[in-house]
Amino acid sequence: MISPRPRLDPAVAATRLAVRTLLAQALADGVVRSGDLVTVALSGGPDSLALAAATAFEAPKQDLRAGAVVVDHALQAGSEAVASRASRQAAALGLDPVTVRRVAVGPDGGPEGAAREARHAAVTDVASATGSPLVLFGHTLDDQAETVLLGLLRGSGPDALSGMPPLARRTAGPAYGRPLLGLRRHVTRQACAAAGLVPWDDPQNDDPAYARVRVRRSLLPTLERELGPGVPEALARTAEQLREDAAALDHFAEEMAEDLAEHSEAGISLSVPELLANPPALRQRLVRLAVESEFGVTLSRVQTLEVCRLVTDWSGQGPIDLPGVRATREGERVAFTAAS
Ligand SMILES: Nc1ncnc2c1ncn2[C@@H]1O[C@H](COP(=O)(O)OP(=O)(O)OP(=O)(O)O)[C@@H](O)[C@H]1O
Repeated sequence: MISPRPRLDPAVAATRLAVRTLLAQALADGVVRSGDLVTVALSGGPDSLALAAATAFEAPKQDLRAGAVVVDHALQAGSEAVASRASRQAAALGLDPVTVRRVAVGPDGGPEGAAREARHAAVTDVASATGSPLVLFGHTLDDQAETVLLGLLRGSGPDALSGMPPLARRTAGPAYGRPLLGLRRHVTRQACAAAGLVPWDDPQNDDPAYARVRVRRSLLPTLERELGPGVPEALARTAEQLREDAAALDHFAEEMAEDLAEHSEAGISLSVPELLANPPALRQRLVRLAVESEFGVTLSRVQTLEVCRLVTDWSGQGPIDLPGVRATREGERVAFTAAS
């Protein structure tokens, strides 16, 4: 007698489907090709551990290889043991190669920001060294909702409120994929439990010194209690809509910049009448784009608006000194030159 096939745990099925969908998308977009290595960024936490298990299962089905990178930030006692445990779990899942990279975290941007920067540099480095064109991260819908809510509360613009894209090519290094953005965090925990995987619980994820932890532990649950369920999903939908709109505006600005901008030995300049003829959202993007493409400097909103006043509120005012760049009104153009 043939015994019935055991039913696949719904959380395991959901994580596998999410990874399958993203890998198919990456193949269709030419981000990866048959035989390529996909690298999971593994912290050992429930999200990336569930991601590692699902990727180990799904990648070979799409003729891809799966490896992992574990970053040891060396910020907490015992971090080495945490990293080596995660790497053993990855190897046991069949991921190959598995690399542990220890990093030195710099002082910039607070411990959270500095750790993230060092982590991304290490992950990119390992992926490049192993020829992997795609790195997968375990961010979930809850992470997306927290990012959007924090952005709203800080008065951020559409770029920050767009949250994290599921698949992003980058100007240099591997593309970043986030297959689990449509799943709630409890699903990854359940997927680990069903697969017999014991995740590591990062004590920093419970430290109320971090604004993100307060949003996770207190603000979002309060909003759901007061307003009803579905708040994280609603925030994630907002991010998706903003991402579409912001991508369209970026696209138009890039196309227009080619006609509007004039390059000279001293730098780059933009036509005032053309800037005036465009709505503020495009005008500001054109200014930011010109400065970023020419000098590699990203202007804040305040700085961008200050430059835009040379266009909209011109009364003979002097040049504006920005970090590394000077903006000057010259007749019917705004010129950007390197700061002396
Ligand atoms: N030390 C690390 N090494 C490699 N990748 C990491 C590390 N820390 C985080 N990541 C990656 O970045 C993603 C988001 O990081 P975040 O700090 O939000 O996750 P976490 O809570 O530490 O762990 P997880 O998301 O795996 O449960 C992780 O899902 C993982 O893919």
